[in-house]
Amino acid sequence: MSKKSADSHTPMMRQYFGLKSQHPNQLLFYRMGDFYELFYDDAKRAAQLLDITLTARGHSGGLPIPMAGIPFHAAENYIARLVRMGESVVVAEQTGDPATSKGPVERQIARIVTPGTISDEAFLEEKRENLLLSLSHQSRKGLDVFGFSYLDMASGRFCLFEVDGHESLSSELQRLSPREILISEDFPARDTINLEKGICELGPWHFDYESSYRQLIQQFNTKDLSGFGCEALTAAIASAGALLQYAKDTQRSALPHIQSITVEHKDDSVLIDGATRRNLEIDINLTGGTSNTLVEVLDSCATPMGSRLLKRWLHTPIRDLQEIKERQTVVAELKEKHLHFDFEASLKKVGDLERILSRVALRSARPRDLLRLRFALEVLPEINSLLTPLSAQRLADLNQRIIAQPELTDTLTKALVENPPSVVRDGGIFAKGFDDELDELLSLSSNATDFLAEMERSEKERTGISSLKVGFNRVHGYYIEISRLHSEQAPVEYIRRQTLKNAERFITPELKTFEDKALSAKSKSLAREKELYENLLDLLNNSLRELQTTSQALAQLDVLSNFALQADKLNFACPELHNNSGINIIGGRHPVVESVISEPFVPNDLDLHDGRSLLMITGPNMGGKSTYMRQIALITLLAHTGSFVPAESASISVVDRIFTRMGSSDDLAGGRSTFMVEMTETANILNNASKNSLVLMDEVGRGTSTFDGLSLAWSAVDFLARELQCYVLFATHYFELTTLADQLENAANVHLTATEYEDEIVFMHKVHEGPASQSYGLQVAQLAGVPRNVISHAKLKLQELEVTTGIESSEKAQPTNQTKKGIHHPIESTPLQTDLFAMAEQNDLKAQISELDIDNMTPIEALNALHKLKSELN
Ligand SMILES: Nc1ncnc2c1ncn2[C@@H]1O[C@H](COP(=O)(O)OP(=O)(O)OP(=O)(O)O)[C@@H](O)[C@H]1O
Repeated sequence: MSKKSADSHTPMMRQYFGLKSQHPNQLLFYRMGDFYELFYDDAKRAAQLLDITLTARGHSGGLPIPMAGIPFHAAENYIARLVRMGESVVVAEQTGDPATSKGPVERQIARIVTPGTISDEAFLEEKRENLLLSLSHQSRKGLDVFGFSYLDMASGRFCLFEVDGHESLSSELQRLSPREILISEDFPARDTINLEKGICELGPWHFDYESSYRQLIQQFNTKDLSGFGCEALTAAIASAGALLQYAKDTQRSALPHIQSITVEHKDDSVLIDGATRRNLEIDINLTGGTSNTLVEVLDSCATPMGSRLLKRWLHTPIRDLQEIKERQTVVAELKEKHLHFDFEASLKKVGDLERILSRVALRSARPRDLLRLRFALEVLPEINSLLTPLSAQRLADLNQRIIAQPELTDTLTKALVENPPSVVRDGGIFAKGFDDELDELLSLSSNATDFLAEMERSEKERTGISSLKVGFNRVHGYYIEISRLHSEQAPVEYIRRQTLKNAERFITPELKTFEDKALSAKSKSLAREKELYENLLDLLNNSLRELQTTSQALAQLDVLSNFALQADKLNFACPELHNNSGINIIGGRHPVVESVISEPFVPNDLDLHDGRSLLMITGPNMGGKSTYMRQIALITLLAHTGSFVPAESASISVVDRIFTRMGSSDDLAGGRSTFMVEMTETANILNNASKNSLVLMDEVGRGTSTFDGLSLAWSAVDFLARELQCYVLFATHYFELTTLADQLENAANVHLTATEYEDEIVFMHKVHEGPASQSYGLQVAQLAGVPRNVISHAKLKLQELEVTTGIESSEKAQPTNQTKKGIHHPIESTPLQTDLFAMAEQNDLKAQISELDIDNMTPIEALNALHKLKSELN
């Protein structure tokens, strides 16, 4: 603001502008007595977002000041709503004394609340991690390298990694689903970030490598970063420094709970791209909700931190056989001994230890957090003794990391009252007997009446004056009152304080001492409670590292125990994972479909190996093709988390990636049509799949004309089977593609069946070898309620098409009996294909048939016309 324009504003508004200029992009809550007020654009935005009244507060600089106000006691609620909408809020409190201030009361920024840095329970979703992500970019050898670092403020989990290319950037963004993203103003891939709110652009210098490196070693108190294995990740380090500084700025404190940084190695996990993550409906369904997802079916964790870890595991399946084996051994033992019930009961008492500890570290823990911490600590010995006799090595390791804290538990038990208040400010936190000084202060204020009555009795007795009274008056404080008649008998140590018409009032040294104590007892007791509370936080922070280790181990135990519970409840089996080739599943089921349908789920097998790595799946609409493919992907994914799987048995080769190309969706915002999305996803698969990838493709090519679509599907299958040789399940309604199985050594046909019973179609949902013989498209349309006359018309059209094209429709396509040939140009060499592609040349025949006026033809004319057409065919 220029000097001239600054001068035109009131002193208060000048103060406001001073604070606002430090936080131009955040909503400034400016404390005015019992209200927080927002001005100018902030007021307009808040009024719109919160549906509160936009008004004006006087004038400044010659113009009315737009203003929206919020009562201070309701502020938390409003802030929580704004943060959920992706807004950031800065709170400026009055720090000066209004009575003594000349000009506006002094105000300072007291806190900054941003979507990615919150730790307060009221703002957080219990079962979702709240991540702050920082992104940086480097060009290396012509490649776009993206540095990622992310922090869960509410747990202190801090990770970094790097990826190449925009596809991986987008996939990782989808996996992490951060609440807030920090980027440099010159970040080149801003458009790839699909987050409407919560993107914070910082000056490029925040991402400077050298200063970021210094930030990190300062945080971890180390000489360098070699111990964390991230020295080479220069882009990620640059992003991590920016993140750490931002996090510190918002908390306005150190971050002692961030004790280390973990490098995520992409080679350690099964990669899942964004589209696949969506299609598999891991925790979000295709319509954006959370119902009917894998997480909804599988999450019965006893603690919120377990639920969050489970989500992480499902989003990051691992490839380390040893680790998978160790997890499986735990699940097996807990399931076999039915111990998951015991662990569930104990863990329920632990609650969200992870988040409580972070608030302890940030010194924002509330008294009730400490009570819950006490409950959590109390249950640790019980968990230790449940674990001790068990044999799985991982359980022994976890047991060692779950460190009971008898002294801390004892201190908390002695310290806290049974039902502490929600905030420290009002006191009433500490139990009687914990601190003598506090007890005395509290008894002084609460026992004043007893003390005064006792003094009155004893003074009466001592002086023999029956009219003596001990009382209190706001102006003069405590006094001993003696009627005028007896006032001369007052002892010498009585000091006259006030003379009334009928009485004299005195004070004694003893009463003065009491007065001093009683009057300040309340504020002193509050100050003492605050001091004791801070001491308690110090004490807990001294053990922070051990407590964090404990909470991490408990979260793991919770997830593994949950796996055992699900395996037991949902009849899952332990899969065998290996590094040989092949995926073999007996009696596999779709865990989510199984849980929602009322009729029994039909289990299906799968047999994929080197000589049979690609399956063409055909069958009627609604037959169960998608369900079958998805269940294979989910079983494979679950197997890589250490969970048991919904199958009778499964033997699964470790895969490096899972790809899916399923369903159809526009990306209108991104300017891509359904077909464009389909082809982009197909291109991603064909460019990135390896021999160890699992690829699911559903009806590729259907988004365009039959010829184009079929040609594309055809050559994609050919490429997948011949060049990539990965595990492929390819569902299609193009029956022409089933002939590929005869030509490709490693491809086979399977189909799902249906039968017609009394004019009704019945889906068997059973997978059989060979291609389907019928598609039942019209029957399914009828089932869906397409009007009868439309169906009858369609039947006529179908017959007409069969006649005009000279090929049988897929309604009753027959399997071919060609032998495998390994032909390199399948389109040219396949009879059915040739027939279809020849259709174009026969279009004139079709036109001739359409022109025939059958209703007005004699049978002889019709026969002649047919004869003519037939001769043209030859
Ligand atoms: N194995 C099964 N056991 C029981 N019900 C099943 C099974 N598989 C599928 N279903 C039921 O059939 C419905 C349709 O299945 P799905 O969507 O997999 O068919 P589809 O063959 O992919 O159909 P379309 O070709 O029209 O996409 C499912 O929603 C489910 O209710």
